[in-house]
Amino acid sequence: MKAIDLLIHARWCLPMTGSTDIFEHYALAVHQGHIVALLPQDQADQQFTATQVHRLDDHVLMPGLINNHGHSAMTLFRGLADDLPLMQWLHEHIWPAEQRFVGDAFVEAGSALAVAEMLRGGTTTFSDMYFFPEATARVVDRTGIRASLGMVVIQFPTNWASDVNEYLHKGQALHDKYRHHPRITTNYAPHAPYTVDDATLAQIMVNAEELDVPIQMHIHETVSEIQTSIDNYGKRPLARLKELGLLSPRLIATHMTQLLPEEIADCARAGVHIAHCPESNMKLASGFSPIDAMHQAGLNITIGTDGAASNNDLDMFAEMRQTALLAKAVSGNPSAVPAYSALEMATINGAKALGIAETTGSLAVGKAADMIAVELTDIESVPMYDLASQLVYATGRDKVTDAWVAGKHVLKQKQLTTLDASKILSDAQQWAKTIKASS
Ligand SMILES: CSC[C@H]1O[C@@H](n2cnc3c(O)ncnc32)[C@H](O)[C@@H]1O
Ligand SMILES: [Zn+2]
Repeated sequence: MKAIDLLIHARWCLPMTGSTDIFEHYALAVHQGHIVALLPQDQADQQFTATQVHRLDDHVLMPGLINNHGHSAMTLFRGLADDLPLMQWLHEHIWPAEQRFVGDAFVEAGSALAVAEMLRGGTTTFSDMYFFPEATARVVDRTGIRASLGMVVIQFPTNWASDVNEYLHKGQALHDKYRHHPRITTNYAPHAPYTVDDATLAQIMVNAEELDVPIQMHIHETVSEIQTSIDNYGKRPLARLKELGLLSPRLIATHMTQLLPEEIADCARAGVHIAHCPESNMKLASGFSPIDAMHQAGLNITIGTDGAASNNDLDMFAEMRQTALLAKAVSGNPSAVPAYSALEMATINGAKALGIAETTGSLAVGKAADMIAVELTDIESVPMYDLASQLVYATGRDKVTDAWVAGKHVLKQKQLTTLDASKILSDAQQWAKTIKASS
């Protein structure tokens, strides 16, 4: 018998390792934060003796979800400015509010609120793009979640940095500080083609190659973005990015609602990843992303919530369902994005885009034990003919009961183990009071 840290017996196991196979009455063995075996329960009991054993007789055990685009601290702006188009929302409400309130303490409180919401909803990894990423990093470090943190660049002064050099310098410092961290990686995060100039984008590409990190950017989010680019540069943003050499497997193009067939082909040829944010795109009326066409072209589609100020939650189960439904509605093809594909987009595809697929995104032996348990025997979950269908079309985040990141039990029977929920709530209420008083 081999001594291990953790053995989880699950009614169902959905490893997301390539085939749609579902394992019934299997057990997952974890040692020193890594998955060491996935095998029938009777065999597991014969082979392993575990310090901790969990029985999930009503649950599916599956990889934790990967939220591939967001602005975690913006949870503190949830509901501050609704029902507006992107540019009016940014210029008249969000950027002024950021100028007033965003600093280290704001980002720490907002990130903690976001991490609490994400873990409760089954997200175990998130990709972030926001100011004061050191504050988010501290929250990630102490709460046990996994994250890829953006080295942001936006070509106007903010409370975080005054010019491109300072943004790049602070980004590099973040990367240097966390490059050996077991759960924190970094990415370059130039805000958008309309807020970053050519020379800076070219520099970011050079730096990204040197540091071997991804680049995430809001791209082709709205019709007006395309028109502004044509007015200022005489070309569409993607044509500009192509000339600058940014179309590559490093790029995670976020939103992508306005696309010509040749742009989809260009991105597919270049190996660009897509971060699809269906709820944010709908709420800001930015447009519909042609997900079926991109999926069929072979692009790696991932899913993100965007910030809670434009969503207004961080619910990856909702985003998976919206992804599958919208793809059908937009393409007129009911076979577009079947349930299993939506699950891939929210798990392994996200890990591939972030360059961490060797660590997370599926329940494969050797990977970190990043996983969630979802209860599937209650009124809303029966009968069950198809596990993937059930998870995408009929399950909400309220069914997530447990989450582990690198084997650490960060959500235990719906209770957060590494965050103080009452402090998070009182900090958020305090910030809301301050923000409300000066609006
Ligand atoms: C450079 S930090 C991120 C920056 O982006 C703003 N933002 C949030 N959501 C969106 C969106 O959908 N499109 C463009 N910009 C967005 C956020 O408020 C920060 O200023
Ligand atoms: Zn965004």
